[in-house]
Formats: sequence, structure tokens, C-alpha cells
Amino acid sequence: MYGDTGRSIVPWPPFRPPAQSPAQRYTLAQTFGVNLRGVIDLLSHHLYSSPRVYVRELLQNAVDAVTARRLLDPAAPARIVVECPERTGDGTLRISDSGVGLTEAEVRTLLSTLGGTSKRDELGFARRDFLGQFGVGLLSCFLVADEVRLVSRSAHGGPAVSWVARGDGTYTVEVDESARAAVGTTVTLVPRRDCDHWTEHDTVAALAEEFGSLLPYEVRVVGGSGHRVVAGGDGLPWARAAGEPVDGHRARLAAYCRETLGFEPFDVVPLEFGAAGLTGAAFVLPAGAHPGGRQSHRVYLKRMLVGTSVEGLLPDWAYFMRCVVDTSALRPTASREALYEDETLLAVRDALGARLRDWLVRLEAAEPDRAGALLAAHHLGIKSLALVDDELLRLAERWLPYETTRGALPLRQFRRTHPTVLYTQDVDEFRQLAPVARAQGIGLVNAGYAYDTDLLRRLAERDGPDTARRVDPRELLAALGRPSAETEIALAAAMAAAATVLDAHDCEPTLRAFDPVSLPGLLVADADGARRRDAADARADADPLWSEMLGQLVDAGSGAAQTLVLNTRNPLVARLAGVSDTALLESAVRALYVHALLQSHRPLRPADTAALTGSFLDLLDRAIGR
Ligand SMILES: Nc1ncnc2c1ncn2[C@@H]1O[C@H](COP(=O)(O)OP(=O)(O)OP(=O)(O)O)[C@@H](O)[C@H]1O
Repeated sequence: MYGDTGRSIVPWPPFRPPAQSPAQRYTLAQTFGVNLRGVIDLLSHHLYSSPRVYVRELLQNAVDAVTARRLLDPAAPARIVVECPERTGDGTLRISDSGVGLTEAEVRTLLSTLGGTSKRDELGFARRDFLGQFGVGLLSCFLVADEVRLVSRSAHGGPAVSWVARGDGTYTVEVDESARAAVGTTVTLVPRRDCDHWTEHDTVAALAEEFGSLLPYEVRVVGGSGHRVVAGGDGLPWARAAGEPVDGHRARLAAYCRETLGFEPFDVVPLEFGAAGLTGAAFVLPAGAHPGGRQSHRVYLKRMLVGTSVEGLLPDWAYFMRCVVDTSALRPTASREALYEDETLLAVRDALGARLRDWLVRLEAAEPDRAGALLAAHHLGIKSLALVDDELLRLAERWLPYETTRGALPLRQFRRTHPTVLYTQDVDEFRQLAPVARAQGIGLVNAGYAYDTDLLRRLAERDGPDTARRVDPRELLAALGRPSAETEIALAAAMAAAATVLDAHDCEPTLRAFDPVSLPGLLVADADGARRRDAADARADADPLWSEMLGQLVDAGSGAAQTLVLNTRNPLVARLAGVSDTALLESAVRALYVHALLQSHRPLRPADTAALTGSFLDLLDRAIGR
């Protein structure tokens, strides 16, 4: 980990440029000089998010050392003991292991080189038996310590050796036969003055338990009067025991979820992906997950906790699942607090996504009611997946409720009475058209929420164009009944006033007799007309050339952009027949137009606002009396 070696205090690295001829000076490769204090500061203070990780790094080294020794001698002891200052009595924290230890030569190379590690093979790949791989973990001790001392005796023989390093980037190495009798290593931290609390027994025991509770070897954390054993259990808590019934296993996993993740799972899906050495479980949230929320999974790498809010393990659509997994193939980032986004992680994500999707499809077949409840609680994720997955599209069609003119219904059920699904693309349009459509017995679906329109389009792609189609408000108009000739004649004056008034709003009036009776008017926009209307607005502000081009567009179509459909069954509209005062008729029509516009939730333009104010004040004035 550190540079040049020696008995005395050595700064790192001693920089001795090779002798060069003038011609060589510009061609020979040079080595970078490194400021060790800066590097230690960078790695220890900026790589990790909190000093707490020093416990994990020390545990990891001890576990790896024991593993390495057991590779040489399977019967070798596996002892890891952490003694806190309450126990050592001199303010230091000590961690001792019965691992493989280090020879003097190893101390001089591995601990004297930044990035030096015994855990890679000749090709530089991390070896699968070990947790460590980067050769920087020991530096994390400087997050809490001024000085780190290591005393070791190697299983390969040779004398005991002692290494002392300080945060200023200097270290000493000494062969000291009396320093340690047994094979193994003891690392001692001299805590920084402001970091005493990080080495207290309660803190260390809690951290050791959090990071290392699944480690295969027993870890004893000793305080003043007692000790806590924080690891060394058999197996993984989610593994199914031999002979354990499926229901019992599921109940045990649910209990684990309550205890560890803090919620009662809707269901539990055991996970296994041999190619990534992955086992674990996915717990389905009962409700309340936010699709945009961060994924947070509890991930262990070779039984050491990486984090409790690790992202990227599942595809985005599975935002309502929380996983707990242990894997040996995924790579941690250098801080070991997240997963490295590489091809293995992609493959794992795909495999777990496929597993969860299969579970969903199977649940639907075996327990349709539960599947329905689940889909209703997490419909956004399912819908997003249904956009690319035919089976889930069918599932969504069967189970996900849409807002329709017949109430909340799954599309499959709605299609029984309305084989062609007519839908609105936005919620406001649905609100406006639904009462009229319902009254005429026309089925309408609100596809204004996320993914709905895309899903209906996909359904139409799959099952044919007659399956689903966006409603054209004009076809609704065609379905409305015409009033009698007498009614039309009686309302002729009102219609003439309406035509004059509405012209300023690019709108023309028409009469229909329809339900609901309570609705005086319905504003139907024509998409082409609306485009012409926007172009006309833009033309008013545009320069001459642009204005001419926009003018062609405005003039290209015929008819107004909107139609105000007055309902002759509505008592107020019917009474207009008896009004002879043209000014009153005009105010009334303006008010009906603005009312219909507000009902349609479309934005008010300046002319509309003026009509709202003008008609309101005029009608108020008349109501109060002059
Ligand atoms: N307790 C120990 N017993 C034996 N060797 C150790 C021990 N602690 C550290 N070492 C040696 O020191 C080297 C550097 O340790 P360090 O923790 O800095 O990195 P690492 O464990 O190799 O990788 P990582 O940065 O991923 O933790 C190790 O590779 C190992 O050879």
C-alpha cells in the first residue's frame, strides 16, 4: 500500500530520476510523483460516504485472511476478535484474526504500494474466494485513526513482522520475532481525538453486525464487561431448509421481510441465478410505492453487506419490489457502497426481471383475485412493462381498471359491450364528453393517464384497428338528436345572435336535443380547426412573410375551429326562444359559450376572458335591475 521500505520513517515514493542523456530526456517514459498525504486524504475521506466503513474493511481483511489460510489448511482455526477501547484499556481498537498472515516481504510489497493486493490473480482479476480486490481498503482506517499498526505472522513461515503507518504518509517496517507467536494478524488503530465514538463497543458491535451478520466465520466484538457474537451463522436466512414446506418457507421469508425491511410483503418471490452466484428473495410491496422512487435493495457480496439502498438490481418497472440478495459475481464500486454497472449487472437485471414477470403471469393464472389486487396497487409499473410485453398486455387488459362511461372497468370487460374502444387522450376531454356520451349510450374510455393511450394503441396494433380508436368529438355530435323544426324556428333569433357573438371566438353554434338535460351547451373542438385557430393567433403577431404563410394555412380549411352545441332540452336554452332583447341574447350566448369552454378545461384566450367578464357583469347588472 505504501512506497519504499525500511526501518526508519520513510516518505513515499522516493523519486530518483534515472540518468539520461540530453537526447533521451524527451523520449523516456517518466513516472508520476505522488503526494501520499493527498492520496490518503482523497481515498479515505472522499471515496467512502462515512467513517463507519472502516469496520467493514477490517472485517473483510480478517475474513479474507482466514479464507486464504483455510485454502492451505481446511482445519485451520477461524477466529476473528475485535477488542474495543473499553477492553484494551489504552484507547486503541484491535482486530485479531487467525488468518494466513503476512511475511516480511509481503508487508514490504503489499502494504507499501497503493492498490497493492494479494487478492488478484496473475492477470489482475479479482479472485473469487476473496472479498477485497482494490488494495485500498486499509486506508479507510485513517477515517478514524491517526496511526494504524499491524503485527503479523505468516502461515508460510518466517519471523513475525510489525508495520506502523501514519496519516501523514510515512510508515515503518520491523521484523520483531516477539511481536506475535501465533499465525495470524492483529491490526491496532489509535483513534483520532475527535473519533473516539467510532471505536466504542456499542458502535463497533452494531456496525460489525450490520455489515457482517451473514459472514461465514464467527466474529466476536469484545467490550468492557462482555462481548457480542455478530456472525458465523450457518446458511443464508432466505435459503429454504432441507424438507421445509413451501408455505413454511414463505412465512419465514415474510417474517424476515417484516424484521429487516419493515413491511408486510404482499408476496415473496425466491430468487436464484446460478450464473451470477446469486440467491435471495424479492418482496412485493403491498401498496404505496412511487414509480419514480429510488429502488432500494439490500445487497450482499460474498456475504458482506454492500448497502441497504442499492440501485440497479431490477428493471425500472419492478419499482414495487424490494430484494435482498447475496451474489458472488457482481462487482462493487471501489467504495463498496454500490454495484458497478457492467454486463454482469445487466444480465442479472434481465434475469431477475424475467423471473418476476413469470411470477406475475403465474400468479394471475393461479390466484386471479390476488393478481388483480396487486395490479391495481402497482398498475403503473405493470403498464410500462405491458408496452413491450404481450403477455403482460393481456394481463393489463384483463385486470387494470380504466375510467369509463360505465364506471371503473378493465378493458376486457368494457369490450364485451363496446367491441371498439373509443377513448379520449386527455382527462379534461373525457370529463367534458363523458356525461354526453353516457347519456347517448356511447361507451368512452379515459386514456388520459400515464401509458393508457400507448397501451390502447398497442392493443389496436395487435388485435386490429377496430379494437381501439381515439374518439372524434364530431362523431359524438353526429350521434346527438336533432331538435324539432318548431324548436329550430323558435330559437332562430337566438341562433342569429349566437352566430354573431361566437364568430369572434372562431366558433359556430348548432342546436341538438340531448341528455343530460342539465347541460346547456357542449363545446366541440375540431382538431384541424384548432390548428387553424392557433395559426390565426400566431399570424396576428408574425412578420409579413411568415404571416402570409400562416395565412395560407388559416385560409386552407373551412368552418370554425369550434362548435357550441346548444342543448334544446335544457330549460335555460329553451327559454332563449322567448327573449327578444338582442343585447340580452348576446350576453346569454357569451355566458353559455364561456361556461362550455370552462367545462372543457381548455385554456381561456384574451377574447374568452373578455367575454366571461362582459357577460357576467351585464347579466348581473340586469339581474339586480337598473
Ligand atoms: N488481516 C490481514 N491479514 C492478512 N493480510 C492482510 C490483512 N489485512 C490486509 N492484508 C493485506 O494487505 C493487502 C491490502 O489490504 P487492503 O484492505 O488495503 O486491500 P484489499 O483488501 O486487497 O482490497 P480492497 O481495497 O478491495 O479492500 C491485502 O490484499 C492483504 O494482502
